[in-house]
Amino acid sequence: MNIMLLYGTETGNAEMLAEDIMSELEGDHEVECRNLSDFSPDEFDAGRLHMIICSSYGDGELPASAQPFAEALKTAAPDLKGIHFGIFGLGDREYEETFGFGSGTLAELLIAHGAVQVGERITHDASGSDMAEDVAFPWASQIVTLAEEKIGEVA
Ligand SMILES: Cc1cc2nc3c(=O)[nH]c(=O)nc-3n(C[C@H](O)[C@H](O)[C@H](O)COP(=O)(O)O)c2cc1C
Repeated sequence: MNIMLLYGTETGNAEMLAEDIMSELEGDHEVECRNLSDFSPDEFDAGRLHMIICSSYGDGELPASAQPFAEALKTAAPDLKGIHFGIFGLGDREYEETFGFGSGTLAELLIAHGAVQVGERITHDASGSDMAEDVAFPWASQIVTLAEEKIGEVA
């Protein structure tokens, strides 16, 4: 499968996790990893699975590197029909009112523009006992399996 792995980060955790996921997947798949700050909405590709890792910051806001992308989506309002994405959040339940809001906001925005979410959005809790990769690797593997059925292209 051809995978575009995108991350939105404030302090680098989502970037590190995205790189770990890329190492895990690239033996079997073609994977490109990019910061959302370097990705434009017109680069979405219907033949690819877009796998997004995004933290929450401030008061449940998008992290800094995802903000220009979100603004570009709102401004350009592209039609994302036929685009598939899976999304994984990084968060902390200490922020109980806004746990995982960053990835939730991004998912809603993509769906509002016509994109299809593959699988469930899971948010890792930094205050919990699990390591992020122990939650993210099984999630990534499940998303790829689901996407292979939906996109119907195993590269
Ligand atoms: C100042 C600050 C605000 C945060 N706000 C939230 C929040 O509102 N909701 C949440 O789930 N996590 C929140 N977090 C937790 C981060 O999402 C978590 O630490 C994540 O691993 C950061 O990833 P990043 O380095 O990729 O940005 C916050 C962390 C900090 C330091």
